[in-house]
Amino acid sequence: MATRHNLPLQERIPIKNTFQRVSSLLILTLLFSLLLYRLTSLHSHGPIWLIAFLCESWFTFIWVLYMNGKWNPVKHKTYPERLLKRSDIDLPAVDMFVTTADPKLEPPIITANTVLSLLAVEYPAHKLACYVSDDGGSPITFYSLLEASKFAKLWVPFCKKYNVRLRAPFVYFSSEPQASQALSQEFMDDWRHMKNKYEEFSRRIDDAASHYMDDELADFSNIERGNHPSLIKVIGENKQGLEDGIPHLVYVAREKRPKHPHHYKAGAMNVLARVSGVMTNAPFMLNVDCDMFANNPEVILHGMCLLFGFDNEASSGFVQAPQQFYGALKDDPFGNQLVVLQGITGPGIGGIQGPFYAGTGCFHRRKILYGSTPGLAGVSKHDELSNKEPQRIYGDSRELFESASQMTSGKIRETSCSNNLSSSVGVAKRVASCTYEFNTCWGNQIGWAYGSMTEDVLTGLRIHSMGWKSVYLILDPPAFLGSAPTGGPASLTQHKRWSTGLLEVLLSRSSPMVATFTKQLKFRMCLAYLIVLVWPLRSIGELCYALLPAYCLLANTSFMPKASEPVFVIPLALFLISNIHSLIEYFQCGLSVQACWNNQRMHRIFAMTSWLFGLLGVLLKILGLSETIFEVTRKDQQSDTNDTDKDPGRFTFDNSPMFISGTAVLLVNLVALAVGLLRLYRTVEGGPSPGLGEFVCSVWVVFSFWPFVRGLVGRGSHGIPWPVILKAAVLVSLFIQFCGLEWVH
Ligand SMILES: O=c1ccn([C@@H]2O[C@H](COP(=O)(O)OP(=O)(O)O[C@H]3O[C@H](CO)[C@@H](O)[C@H](O)[C@H]3O)[C@@H](O)[C@H]2O)c(=O)[nH]1
Ligand SMILES: [Mn+2]
Repeated sequence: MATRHNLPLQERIPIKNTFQRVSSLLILTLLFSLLLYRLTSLHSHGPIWLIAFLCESWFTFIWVLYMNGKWNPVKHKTYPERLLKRSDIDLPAVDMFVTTADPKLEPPIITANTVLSLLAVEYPAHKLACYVSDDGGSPITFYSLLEASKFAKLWVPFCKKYNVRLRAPFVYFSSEPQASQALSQEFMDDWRHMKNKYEEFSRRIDDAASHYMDDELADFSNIERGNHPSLIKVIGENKQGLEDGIPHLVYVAREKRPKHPHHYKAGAMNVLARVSGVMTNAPFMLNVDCDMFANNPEVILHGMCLLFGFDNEASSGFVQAPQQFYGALKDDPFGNQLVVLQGITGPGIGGIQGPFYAGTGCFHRRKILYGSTPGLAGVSKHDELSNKEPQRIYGDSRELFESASQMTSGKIRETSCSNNLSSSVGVAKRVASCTYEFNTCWGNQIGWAYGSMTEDVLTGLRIHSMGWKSVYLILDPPAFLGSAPTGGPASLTQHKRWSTGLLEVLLSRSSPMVATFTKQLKFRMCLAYLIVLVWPLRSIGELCYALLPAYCLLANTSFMPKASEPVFVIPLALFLISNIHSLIEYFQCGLSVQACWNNQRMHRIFAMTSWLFGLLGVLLKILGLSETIFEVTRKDQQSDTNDTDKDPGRFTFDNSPMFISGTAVLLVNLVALAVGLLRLYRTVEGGPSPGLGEFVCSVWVVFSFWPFVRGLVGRGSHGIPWPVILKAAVLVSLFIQFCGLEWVH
């Protein structure tokens, strides 16, 4: 029995979902009835019914994937106060990684705030080190971190003295202090002082361009973004190993050469793993994107509860916090806040083998990234790795493979960071060079995996395939908060990159379909992965189904049963019940009807634009015609967008070809509806002419593309550019030709 000092650090709580299960079974039954009806009446209808049947079979398959994913939701409650009382657990060291890539799209002040929030977390400072990877090799980013390191000397003690809850200063100072605190004169004086200091600090970063030529920045002069040696700078060092000091802060810009592939974020993460490996070598790593600040100061303690809270460490290979967003637009107009996906499907997958790795807000065990498989003593390694020379695995830095061997053999468990970072800068530069990985296992069997734009999903999948589980860390207040892209182009580009990456995973050697038979990936987990991995393929089904009603209205035929037939009730019930079902999920997550609708329509829009282009991108890559690239998402500080844009939730457009397909789908349905309505006045009896079903479906598509309807009449960035409309119109006229438009029989 647990003694008072040995109380469990976490509690697994199954979430009741009987209602969910019943209604999803009901929907499944309706889907099967529809399929049965199609099959039995296929002979009396043309190819249109066959297409409808194929689409609906596909939708049924997707539904089964979701049902599997949501069937056994669980959550974990964590008890950090118990962790602090445990005498048998010495808090381990944690290396914290931040990645940034482009000072224009990712303003350095945002990265600096994320870093400050991490330096100020509630955790012994001598056990923490923060490494920032700058793929932009930008002097302004570096300068901002220098300034952040100075500012941290004021900010960290202030946060700890007053137990500040929001430790990213830009959020903290965006509101006035709480009334209870405002009563204290001392606090108010400190607060004002701090606020002034923060304002000075951010002004200095704004003016940074003029500081280019400072001594400290000399190394950056003449730097070309994609062509420079590795730059590693120890910005802040906790030399005395003070528990209440400021954690180490290290700037890393890996070597970049135009001819060497750098593997985008995965490459950056591997460099961080190696650089930290030769500097502090903490057994745990926390990684966040540059915009994802620590919003809950106890986040590392909570994470540790899950890393140490199970009898067997195989139960928590990694600990992932959901991606949540600050200053998120009301009702999620761009459908990218992922609330329901993470709030309902996330805990569901948590009940199978654990959440996917989402690339940010995740605690990793270093040894797993070095290839350790779950074993009792944690000594076993990947079969393919166990008989390789360490140089062939980790590369030829003796310092690195010694530190890695110690890690994988479980011999040491570092509990505090080394105090002499500066002496290892030389070695660190070497392991950050672009040739270091040649003939090693980096990116393949060890480290962050190469070969996908969603390196996170691929890397997590490999970890699950090794037999590790993962745990979802859901905290209130949320563990981390980041910025969700706003505007049409940025949102669609992000989804295009994701769907490209997900298809790359599906088609890779590590595909879950293979791993479930050859490795330790559970079959139900394979199905769970498919929920996201088939996104790009879903574009085909969605596109066909959105064109079916238009085709029928134009070609004067039907793909739905007539409203007068009794079977009409099947699609009708499906339509109603599935919408109510998802509405209830949105309510359960505390969202509104409007948010539900916004997400539904964005789902249609993503499918027929981003996912479609993701699919095309991968096809072109397979054909060897082009490479997939990582397009970084623009991050804005909310206050900026509010000033310039009165209606930030309104969809914006640019000349991206992705808008052509979306516009074409909309135009086709608009034309089809017009034709269908006109024809109503000239109806000829008999024949399979379109009916209520086709009209409703077509109207539904138009509503789903409402942002595009507004785009047709909007101006500036709110309007769809003419070239896009013209190209879409060409596609539409081809489609109308194909339908063999019939006015009257
Ligand atoms: O060459 C690159 C490209 C990107 N990044 C960093 O990768 C992170 C994610 O990029 P972002 O543009 O914000 O993409 P998102 O779509 O918002 O990111 C999600 O999806 C990515 C995979 O596509 C994951 O890597 C991220 O962790 C996850 O938050 C950022 O910190 C970038 O600085 C690099 O370090 N090097
Ligand atoms: Mn991001």
